[in-house]
Amino acid sequence: MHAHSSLLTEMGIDDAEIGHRQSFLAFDNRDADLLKALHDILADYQEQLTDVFYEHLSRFPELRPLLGDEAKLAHLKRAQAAYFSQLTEGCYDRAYVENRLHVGVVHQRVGLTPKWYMSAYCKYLSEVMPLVFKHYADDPERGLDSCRALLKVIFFDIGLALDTYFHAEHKALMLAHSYTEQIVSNMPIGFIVLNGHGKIRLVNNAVLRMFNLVKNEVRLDKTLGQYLALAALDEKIYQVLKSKKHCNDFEFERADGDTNRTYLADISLAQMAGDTVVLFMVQDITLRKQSEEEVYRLAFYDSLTHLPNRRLLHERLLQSMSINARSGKHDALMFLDMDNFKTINDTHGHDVGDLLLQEVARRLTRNIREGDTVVRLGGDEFVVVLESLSGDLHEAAAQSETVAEKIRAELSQPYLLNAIEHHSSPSIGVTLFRGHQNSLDDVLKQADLAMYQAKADGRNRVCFFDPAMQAEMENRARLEKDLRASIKLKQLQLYYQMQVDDCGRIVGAEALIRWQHPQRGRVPPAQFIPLAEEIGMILPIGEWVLEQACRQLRTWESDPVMRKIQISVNVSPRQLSQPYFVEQVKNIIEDTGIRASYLKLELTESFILNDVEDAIEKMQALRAIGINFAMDDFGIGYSSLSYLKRLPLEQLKIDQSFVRDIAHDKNSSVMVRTIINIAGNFGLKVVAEGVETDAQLAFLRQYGCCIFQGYLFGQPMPPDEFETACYLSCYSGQELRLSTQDLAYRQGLKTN
Ligand SMILES: Nc1nc2c(ncn2[C@@H]2O[C@H](COP(=O)(O)O[C@H]3[C@@H](O)[C@H](n4cnc5c(=O)[nH]c(N)nc54)O[C@@H]3COP(=O)(O)O)[C@@H](O)[C@H]2O)c(=O)[nH]1
Repeated sequence: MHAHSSLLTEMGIDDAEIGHRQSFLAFDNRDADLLKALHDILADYQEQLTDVFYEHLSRFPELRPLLGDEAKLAHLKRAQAAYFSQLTEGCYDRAYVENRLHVGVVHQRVGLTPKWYMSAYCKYLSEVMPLVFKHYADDPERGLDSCRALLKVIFFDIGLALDTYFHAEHKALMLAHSYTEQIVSNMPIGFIVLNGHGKIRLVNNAVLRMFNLVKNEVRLDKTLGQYLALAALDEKIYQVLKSKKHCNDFEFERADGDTNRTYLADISLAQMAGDTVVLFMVQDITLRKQSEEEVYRLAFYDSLTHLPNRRLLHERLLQSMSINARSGKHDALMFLDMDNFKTINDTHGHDVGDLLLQEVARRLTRNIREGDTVVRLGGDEFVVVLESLSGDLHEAAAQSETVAEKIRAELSQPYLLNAIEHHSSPSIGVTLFRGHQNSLDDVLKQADLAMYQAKADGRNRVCFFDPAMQAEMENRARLEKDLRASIKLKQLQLYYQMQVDDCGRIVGAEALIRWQHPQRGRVPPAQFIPLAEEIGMILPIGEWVLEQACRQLRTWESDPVMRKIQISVNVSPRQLSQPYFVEQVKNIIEDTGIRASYLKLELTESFILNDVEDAIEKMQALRAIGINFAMDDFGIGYSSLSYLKRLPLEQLKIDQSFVRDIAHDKNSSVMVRTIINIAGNFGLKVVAEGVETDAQLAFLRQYGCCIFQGYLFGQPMPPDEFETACYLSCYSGQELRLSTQDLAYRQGLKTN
């Protein structure tokens, strides 16, 4: 009941309104009395009336489902009989009205429409009226008045029923409206409705937030462009209105304080109450744009220098190749590498190295024209692409050389990095290209090759690509491939070059690698060892050499002559700088079971200088198990007496370049004498390598050198030949000058 009271309130029906309605119908107490009188008369017919009424309803197929099964029909009939009965109860107060409204609400809910109401009342009247007239046959006046009273109450009911329907419909509409309004106002996307002239009719909250507008200030007589001070918006809206074409990708920007924000709009047309309206939906895509830009930046730019990266270079090169294919002009690609960049990283740390790279990027960018491109490939490698040079090859070469020289000079100026003055320079390789004559990779490779040439020519220079250079690099690539396969294919051999003492006795041997290739023949170590160093192959090769030498020592251990021989093995700087080097050597010694004191490792000064402390630590660890060390090529590096004192060395090796010139170059002879003196002062043995003549030998002997290595005694030779030489030396007891006959003699000893 309470719900219907609130319905009464909602519909504005109070006692006064009930009174009004009844007085409009001229319904008075006499009518109520007449109806009361009818109530008794009709009481006997109620059941019959209800049956007739439902029989009538059941003829309409659309109503049949509402009548339900027998039980439901019986319930409906009882309710209907009560309803009809109330019509003539004579009390039409607030309770009556509430009851009618309740019936109306139920009917509206089950889907009974007002037309059904009309027919129901009509049926009722057409059944009741004859009964009334029949009853008042002798008082037709009273019969007519009774019918009038019945009509009045029925119209009163109809009015209430219709109002219930209207109210429910209105409420539903209002609900839908507020629902839509709430959705529109609160949707996260900006929604604007404009009329056919582009004037604002509605904006939602998202729009207000998006453009910092205040709701009251949005006047409906302006266009969106006027509001947002963006004429382009009105132009676009006008275009859509004119073309009637939906636009779903209109992007525009608007300043918001110091930042520019980006928006994406969807503009479409709709018809509303016969008018064309513009539906303008808009989103702030600034963050999306920023993340897209960030993704693009990460993908195409280098994070340290903010220069384009390799990927973007590829795109730009493809573009410029297409452009210069049409224009006939040349472009140049420069490949730059900072000389000795590793040194700055090693000496001052990576942070300072990074500062250098950033400064290089700045200097490069300063020195090119708009339209040219500077790229950081990675590490200390940069690329510069110069576009639209002359169509004439020579002129283009001259133009690019000028720029390259300018860049070289600029990058060679001192750098101030964290208050550290640093000097560096670039090596620059340049190649010219036009159209698609060469592939992109070729162009890059050519410039790279030219850059390597610039390095090989002494660094800090500009070098142009030359096809001969390419041939050389291709050879190198093939050599690299073959070298990588050499261990597996058992193409490497270890030769031994004797070291003899003052009395001509063989006291040791230097193990020297030989590469016998089926097609290339004997490849000299000077050709492949530097390559192996560069490509890291020196690590497996070095390990192989150590293993071979140790196995050889093990074999010789059981031979009374050979067991006295100490083997020197060259160890490359890269090998020694591996953290696992000590472990590796120890393992090999353990596996082969050799006497460690018969293994001597020859190191070069450059290795020691790389990291003196690390070198000392490793050498001491190996010295502790008996391994000896010799300093190779002594005198040609940065020989420093201070570290010489700290290294656990056994021997210094005088470089063959000094020995070679000993007899006729004063500096060399002074150098040799100095090294011998230093060795004496430090308690080190000294060996002279590259001894080829008696004069050299005599000189060395004169100044106190007592171990020699060189062709004068013997070339590097395979193990069996070396064994022969050792036997000869041992049995003849003579100074060694091995000849082919000597070797044949040894061979004879073996066969006899
Ligand atoms: N890391 C490794 N380096 C190695 C290994 N084997 C060799 N090498 C290095 O390769 C360079 C060239 O070596 P090679 O062609 O074997 O030359 C050596 C001798 O044959 C040569 N020599 C010796 N005596 C004379 C002579 O009287 N005259 C003359 N012209 N040359 C002579 O000197 C080279 C030995 O030099 P060094 O090692 O400095 O004692 C060379 O740098 C080798 O070191 C290896 O296994 N690992």
